[in-house]
Amino acid sequence: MNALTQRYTVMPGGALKGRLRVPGDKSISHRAIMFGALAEGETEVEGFLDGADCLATLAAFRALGVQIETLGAGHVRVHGVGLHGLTPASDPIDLGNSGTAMRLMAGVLAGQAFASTLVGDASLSRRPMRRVTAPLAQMGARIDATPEGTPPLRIHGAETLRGIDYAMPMASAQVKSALLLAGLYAQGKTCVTEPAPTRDHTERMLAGFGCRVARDGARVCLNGGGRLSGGKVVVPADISSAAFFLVGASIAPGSELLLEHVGINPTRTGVIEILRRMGADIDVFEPREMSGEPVADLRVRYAPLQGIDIPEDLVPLAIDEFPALFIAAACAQGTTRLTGAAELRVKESDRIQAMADGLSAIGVAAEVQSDGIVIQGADAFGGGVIHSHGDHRIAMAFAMAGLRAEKQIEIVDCANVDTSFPGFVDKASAVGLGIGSSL
Ligand SMILES: O=C(O)C1=C[C@@H](OP(=O)(O)O)[C@@H](O)[C@H](O)C1
Ligand SMILES: C=C(OP(=O)(O)O)C(=O)O
Repeated sequence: MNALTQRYTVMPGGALKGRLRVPGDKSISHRAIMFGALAEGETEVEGFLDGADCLATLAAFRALGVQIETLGAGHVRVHGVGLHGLTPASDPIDLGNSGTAMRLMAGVLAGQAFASTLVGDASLSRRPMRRVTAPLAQMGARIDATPEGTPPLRIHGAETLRGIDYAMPMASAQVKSALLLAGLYAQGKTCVTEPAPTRDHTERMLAGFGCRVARDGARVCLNGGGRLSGGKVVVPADISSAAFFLVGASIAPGSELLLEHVGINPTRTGVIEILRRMGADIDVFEPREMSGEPVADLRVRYAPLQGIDIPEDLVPLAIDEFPALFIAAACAQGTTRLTGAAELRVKESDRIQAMADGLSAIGVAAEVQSDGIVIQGADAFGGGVIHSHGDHRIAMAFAMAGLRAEKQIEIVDCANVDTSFPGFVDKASAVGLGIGSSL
């Protein structure tokens, strides 16, 4: 399939109704493969995200000598090789579009006795890697990148790593996780302090695999030289994928949707908090815990939204949900202001610019700022052609805008939706979105 030509056509209007289980959490699925591979014994993963990003991680570990069986949709069994059982890959490891895969694997591979090369697609090849290579170098790793600090990464391996006590300059779960993974191979203690809370799936899953991770406020530490033991991981539905439907149902009059089995880890629920502050009607039912992660069913009904100033402390807790939230802001009464979100500029696309361009294309006023955006809610807006810049979340966000548009919205360059949400068009159509895809 030609990635650039896959396009969505979204009919104006409609409402979202019924119930829906979105695919498995992408962050947790990556980690289940990685930790399962590095553990002793078998790890069975249910609810695994069969999307391109996590399949790249799965293929990477196969290339590193790990046997991974695919047992059915969302169901894999990883035969762990232990922390020291990986073998060199014969070719460069291609991590496709996935920042998480590249940054976490850099941490794992820095601790190996052999060299590895990590490559990615055009988008990943533009993303900053110094945020992991610099602290890994402080631990003793040798990693080469381009002069701009972007992939490919050549990880020399065969170094003795030592634990460091690192204060992260940005709130990044990927950096924290890369350093903790390298810390498993380091002499002594590795500690990471985060400037604001970020998703803690690594800490939770390491604990589930028997590795003691100590948290003291914003600082999380582990000791090198331990071992991981495999087990079962049940992956919840991804709140970042559910977010499109939380927004879609909130903006489309007549909507009522039940989103099943969604991960509601408090380091991920910023989207619910922000939407509720805007006036959204979201209820959380049957909270429960699965594999160390909180899970619940979410019911969302249409409600008129108001623009707000988004509190900066909620930014890392909703970092991937801003494309969807900007569509909510476009449909809200009044102005929504986001600040403290410069990280959005270094995702799969520059999400501030890409969203502002798309919003202006459909007639919504958006003012770009260095670390955020100001969006004027519109009573009505038209349709138009949107460029997703190959960014899955931009594509899905504008698909939801169709629910309130007065004309058809065309979105080009949508193939990467498959990185996080395979089956998006079918699932969205089944609950009432007038969406079709073509090449
Ligand atoms: O650790 C993770 O699984 C992720 C962390 C976040 O990235 P940063 O660490 O760059 O904020 C997020 O945007 C990404 O989608 C997944
Ligand atoms: C930023 C994202 O992913 P990654 O960094 O893994 O490419 C995302 O899925 O929104």
